Amino acid sequence: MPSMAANNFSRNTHQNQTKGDFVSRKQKIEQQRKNLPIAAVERRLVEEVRNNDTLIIVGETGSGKTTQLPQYLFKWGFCRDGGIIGITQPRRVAAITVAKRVAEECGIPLGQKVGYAIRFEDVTSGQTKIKYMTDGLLLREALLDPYLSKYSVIIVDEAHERTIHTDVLLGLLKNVQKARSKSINGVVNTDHNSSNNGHALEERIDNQNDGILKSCQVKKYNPLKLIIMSASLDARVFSEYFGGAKAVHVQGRQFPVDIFYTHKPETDCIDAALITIFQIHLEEGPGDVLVFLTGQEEIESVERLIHERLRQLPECSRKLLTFPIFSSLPSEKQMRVFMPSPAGHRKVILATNIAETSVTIPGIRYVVDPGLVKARTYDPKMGVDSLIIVTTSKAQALQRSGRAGRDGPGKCYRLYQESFFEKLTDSTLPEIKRCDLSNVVLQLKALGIDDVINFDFIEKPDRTAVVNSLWSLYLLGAVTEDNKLSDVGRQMARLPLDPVYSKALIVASQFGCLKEMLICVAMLSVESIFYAPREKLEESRNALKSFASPEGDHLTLLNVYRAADEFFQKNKMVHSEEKAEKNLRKWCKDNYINSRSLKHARDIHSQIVRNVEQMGLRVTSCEDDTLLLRRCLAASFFLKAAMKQPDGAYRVTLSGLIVQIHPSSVLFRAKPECIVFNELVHTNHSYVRNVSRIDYLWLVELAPHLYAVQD
Ligand SMILES: Nc1ncnc2c1ncn2[C@@H]1O[C@H](COP(=O)(O)OP(=O)(O)OP(=O)(O)O)[C@@H](O)[C@H]1O
Repeated sequence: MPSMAANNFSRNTHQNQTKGDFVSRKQKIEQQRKNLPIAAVERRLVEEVRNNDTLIIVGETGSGKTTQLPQYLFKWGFCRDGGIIGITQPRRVAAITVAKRVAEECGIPLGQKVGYAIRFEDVTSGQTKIKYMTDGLLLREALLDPYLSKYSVIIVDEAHERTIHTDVLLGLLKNVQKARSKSINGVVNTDHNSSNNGHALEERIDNQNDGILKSCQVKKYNPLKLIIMSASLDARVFSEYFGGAKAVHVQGRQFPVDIFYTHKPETDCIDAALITIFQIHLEEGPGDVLVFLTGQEEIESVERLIHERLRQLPECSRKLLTFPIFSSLPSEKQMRVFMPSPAGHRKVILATNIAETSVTIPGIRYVVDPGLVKARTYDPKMGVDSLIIVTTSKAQALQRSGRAGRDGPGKCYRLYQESFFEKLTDSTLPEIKRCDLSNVVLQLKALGIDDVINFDFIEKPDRTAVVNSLWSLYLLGAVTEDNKLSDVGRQMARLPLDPVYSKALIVASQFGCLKEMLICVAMLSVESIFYAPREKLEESRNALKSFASPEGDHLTLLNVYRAADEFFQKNKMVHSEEKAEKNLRKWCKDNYINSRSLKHARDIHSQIVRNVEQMGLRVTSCEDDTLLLRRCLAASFFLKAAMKQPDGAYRVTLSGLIVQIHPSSVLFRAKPECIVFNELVHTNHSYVRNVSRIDYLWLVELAPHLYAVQD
């Protein structure tokens, strides 16, 4: 049996490091950087960027695109005019971890030259020149600054993922490029591939307020350099979209990854994954294992089964540690996967597709890929979000195997046959084809793009989906009858929230319960506040009871937030802020509350309080008037109401769909006559989540354009 030698992890933090450690780590990083395949073509890439306003870069996973290219561009003067290099990522975890790594490579604290920004969290400063961010965040920035004037270069990374934000962003960036070219040349430059050395436009600004003609003030718009990047990208589609933009391929990868397929189809993926994990553990050399699973439930059962099987092994073979990572897992637990495991132990990371692109988890040598993923699909006619398990695309399979081979040669075990791989689709169906579009439509309208149906999307969304989004925006009062953005719609677009939640805040300010609605909306905007591990289901349910409100989940969430806040404020009176935060995390743990989600909700809360104050809305409280708050919920969420049927199921008023209240709701057993809800998901049944009890007559009174008294 091979010895379980210590794997070669290196800590990301500088804590407890001596000066010697620091120097040797810096040298090691320098060496790693030099060895990356992209390092050999640094000059050429920089030249290509200089010569082409739009460039498509395709390079193998781990070749160094995400971490190195921004540093090269900085080094070769692309920030010289004061511009910033922005790099978008589809996932928050990637934006954060890559920014940390690049700051470390530069030997500077995060937030200075290198930073990141994601919704509700901004770790950048006036000095930041290399900014990693989510694609959604850049879209919001465009609302405030349509020229994206502070960026000299924008890199859209992992474009193959085709998130809804990436797709909209590409269309928008195309317009920004045109507008910036126009500002320089005085004409629209439609040739996106043309080089433009950009004699910056000198623009005279008349300061009309104080009547002084400041003729010496100049404003410069340089051309926007746009780079579309991915490991697995159909370069042709992107090139055509950008008027024949040049595509370059970065050859080679740092370390090889051998791919293995099964000889016959696997019927039980979990069992096949388990067998493979133990084969690796018992027969292969050192290195950690990354296993892709479909969700929390599957991860938890695989984790349990691993531990059961480990108990049957001799003591010396039990040095296998499991680490789950999925999006609703508390962040301190998520970050544990990036830490080195104790010497002599092998780590098995059980992950959803959160770990599929851009992230480097040091030490991973083996990837186990059953070839499945839980994907969100949206039925625009019914307004139903479904989570279904589907096979991955070839692009996803390549990304998954690319998580190995990043700090040594790797192996990827695909739990299906090679012939099956050949039949997989090249890339995943773009999200724009399978998502609710209300938010995007509202944002495009706020950006002045009125004719959303004819917007220059890289791939057009379904017409029905656009029409339905326009219809719900109309019902919410965000667009007028002739499809123009209304004043309310303009206010809604200023808030970084789903349109219904933005509307809820505006309605609540009129009802006099904005203070409470801000909390509800902040809590509804995060994933799973309650943490219910399978092995402690009973305890977690009991903990929930102490917060539960008979009126529904919204008031329950309000109770949790208030209890946490009271606990925190009391602690802060006697302890430092840091200690109070620590105690709050412990309180969360004791109460089966996901502390990361709660923290996230508290951050969102602070930000949206600032937003509504800037908008001039009155933040008043209804105190304990829960009736008023529930009436406000009805007035806000009337698009999602349902009536109880004789058999105890519910009929959604607008679509006629039959649904059940989700077992996680406090109203699961109470089954009131009429409800409003926020989420409709389809797993094995159609379920509604985040539910509150209302009176049907309130709908008639508060949303008369949709509801009438029933016979
Ligand atoms: N957090 C990290 N810790 C240790 N090494 C890292 C880290 N991030 C990156 N690296 C190293 O830098 C290499 C290049 O990573 P980078 O993310 O730039 O590659 P990439 O070409 O963008 O690949 P992908 O598209 O798969 O993200 C990795 O293979 C790894 O060796």
